Amino acid sequence: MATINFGGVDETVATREEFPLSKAVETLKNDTIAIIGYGVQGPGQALNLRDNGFNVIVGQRKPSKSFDKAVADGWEEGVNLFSIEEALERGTVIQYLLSDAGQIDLWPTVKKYLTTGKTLYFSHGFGVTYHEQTGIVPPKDIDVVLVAPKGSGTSLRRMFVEGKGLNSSYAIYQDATGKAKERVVALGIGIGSGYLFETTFEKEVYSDLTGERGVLMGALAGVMEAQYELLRRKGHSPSEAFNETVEELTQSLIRLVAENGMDWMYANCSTTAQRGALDWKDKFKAAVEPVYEELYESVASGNEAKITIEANSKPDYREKLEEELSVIHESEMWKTGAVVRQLRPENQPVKEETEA
Ligand SMILES: NC(=O)c1ccc[n+]([C@@H]2O[C@H](COP(=O)([O-])OP(=O)(O)OC[C@H]3O[C@@H](n4cnc5c(N)ncnc54)[C@H](O)[C@@H]3O)[C@@H](O)[C@H]2O)c1
Ligand SMILES: CC(C)(O)[C@@H](O)C(=O)O
Ligand SMILES: [Mg+2]
Ligand SMILES: [Mg+2]
Repeated sequence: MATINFGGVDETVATREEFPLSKAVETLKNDTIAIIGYGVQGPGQALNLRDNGFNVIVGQRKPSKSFDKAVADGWEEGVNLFSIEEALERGTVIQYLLSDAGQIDLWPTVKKYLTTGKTLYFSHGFGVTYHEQTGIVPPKDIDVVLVAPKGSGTSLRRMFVEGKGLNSSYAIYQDATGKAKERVVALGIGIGSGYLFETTFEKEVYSDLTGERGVLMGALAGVMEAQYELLRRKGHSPSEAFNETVEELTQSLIRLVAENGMDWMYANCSTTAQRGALDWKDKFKAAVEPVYEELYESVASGNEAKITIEANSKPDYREKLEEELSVIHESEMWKTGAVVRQLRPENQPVKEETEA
């Protein structure tokens, strides 16, 4: 583990330098890692672990789209792709990667296979932290750990293939074997994480639910809609409103933030933009602070968990989510976005130049 100073605060983190992949593979050389669920995180983590040289099997119910995807990704039924029960039986590390609501349904089955010394692994603190609502209470004689990639499973895989790594947090809820720390870090390195920072199950779920409801997804979509609709009401064209709200952010400014921080992005804009953005930043911050307080309270009280579990346990939850996403997809703003993306030069068909 390395001690690194983050903006004045020392943190103990795991990096690939002091915990190389060879050490991770050695740590888990006698284990069979069973990936239960092949939705979004399942494929990313399973494929990265497999390509990194670990013994991996997948457990996925059949028939299902996820099962077909597993086959398409090269997993072979009866070789390294099994029913959930069989994968649970064979696995010594159980990576429980069903949807958070799905984990509640399947818990009575999973519990039967958690024999002494096995490792139960989550990618979210949800099930264990909100155990009063989920009923997920692991037996005492197993290790219970978490590695939560800070991004989509799709990005986890894409970045791995590109030779990059998405950062993850890790936590230990129970250390029955005395080896949980080494094992969880090995798993975190194995799935292709960049660096790993330490957390607890509760802190992970509180920050994760806040982040995705906040700036990463909910606030992002809300602020974009508000600005786009304002510009349209004031008579600006869809092209102008979309470019000024989304395209410029994703194609230019956020890339500069990713490269070298917020002040670097500011420094690469006009002094006019810098003056105005510095003034308005604090107004926006003040406007959303009470919303953030309300959000965190709703997370910490278990209210967000209750809403999520209720909604996602309904038999038609997928259809309902798809309906809500299609409202966004069909809105003028995002239909404009589709055309704008098509018009990016790299998406234009290459035309043969004809001689005059
Ligand atoms: N989606 C992400 O990129 C992401 C990022 C970080 C953490 N996580 C966490 O990782 C875990 C997995 O999330 P996900 O988004 O990959 O899940 P998901 O919603 O994609 O579902 C995963 C699988 O669960 C199966 N499933 C759902 N309900 C089931 C049931 N009742 N019985 C059997 N199988 C069932 C589905 O077939 C699917 O293959 C969750 O704890 C989530 O919070 C997800
Ligand atoms: C990818 C996210 C938003 O970070 C994850 O937390 C999720 O729930 O999908
Ligand atoms: Mg999340
Ligand atoms: Mg997250």
